[in-house]
Amino acid sequence: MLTGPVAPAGNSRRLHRVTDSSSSTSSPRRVAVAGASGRMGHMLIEAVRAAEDCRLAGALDIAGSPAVGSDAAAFLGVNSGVPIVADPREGLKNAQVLIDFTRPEGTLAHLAVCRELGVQAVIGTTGFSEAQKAEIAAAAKDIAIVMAPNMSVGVNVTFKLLEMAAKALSTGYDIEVIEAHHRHKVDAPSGTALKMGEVIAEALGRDLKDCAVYAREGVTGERDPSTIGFATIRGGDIVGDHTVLFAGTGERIEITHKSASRATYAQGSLRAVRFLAGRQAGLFDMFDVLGLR
Ligand SMILES: NC(=O)C1=CN([C@@H]2O[C@H](COP(=O)(O)OP(=O)(O)OC[C@H]3O[C@@H](n4cnc5c(N)ncnc54)[C@H](OP(=O)(O)O)[C@@H]3O)[C@@H](O)[C@H]2O)C=CC1
Ligand SMILES: O=C(O)C1=N[C@H](C(=O)O)C[C@H](O)C1
Repeated sequence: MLTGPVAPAGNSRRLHRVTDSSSSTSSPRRVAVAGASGRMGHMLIEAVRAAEDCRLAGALDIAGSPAVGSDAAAFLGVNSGVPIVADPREGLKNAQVLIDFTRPEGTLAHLAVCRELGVQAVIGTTGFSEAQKAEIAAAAKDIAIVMAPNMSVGVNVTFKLLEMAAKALSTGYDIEVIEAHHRHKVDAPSGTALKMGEVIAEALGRDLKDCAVYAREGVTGERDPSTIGFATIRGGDIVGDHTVLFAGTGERIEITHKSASRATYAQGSLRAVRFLAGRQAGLFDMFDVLGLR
């Protein structure tokens, strides 16, 4: 949910003032990556290094991580000259924008320093509480932020398909969101599944908080037709699968997205980095970046 205090409606979200001449399109954007030794951190470092219009300018990892002190591109067998550091001020001092795929508490700690230093942020982390989302919205009063639970183009187009399907199937169809991820994922349901639920609930004029069912066990009684159910699967190396089932009488519609590689999230993050160039403040999401709003 990106509609916090700074994101009330329409164009008021889009604060386009250009204040940083170093963010012109001609010089590469200086990008720092948090969670540098994580699954997404590696993907992002590789993608930033491969992009002609970006330059790796910092790498962060949590204090105590064995990666701290090593070169950010060592996993590629390359010496990038960018060390992984634990101190956010050190890691962000040369950066114009931070890409953060870590954990909610890490992202918020990094964001406080971004705000202090005027560094923009692309946030892919999921699992934020409502209070934590409000903190991000507050930071967006001072810096420009793109935050999305899924940076892939396909998933964001899927959100649009779901909006249309939910409106067309608003009565007589039971709605269930089913997601599957790798065994290492720590939050459930996935941020993407929750966003799918929010998109559908909004299209139906409902509030997900009032109609979500996250677990069923024992004698549950019959299904309440106004609910949106969630089912979570965790196993192996599944990158990320999401299906929304609209189950009617005599037919079922399933809208599915499957990720086969994390590269799609990294490429989406770079699109967000480019989108942010020249923006002073505001909270944006991938609909803004991809022109899907
Ligand atoms: N928006 C999107 O498109 C996507 C979002 N995600 C989300 O990104 C996040 C990261 O996913 P993934 O890369 O698979 O996870 P990993 O666990 O592989 O990586 C997380 C990284 O963050 C570090 N970290 C953990 N806690 C903190 C902290 N408190 N402060 C700073 N750094 C910390 C980890 O260090 P250590 O290993 O030492 O703990 C690790 O380097 C998750 O929330 C996931 O849901 C993932 C893919 C796509
Ligand atoms: O943790 C992951 O891996 C993923 N997390 C995101 C989420 O929670 O939706 C996006 C993607 O599904 C992969």
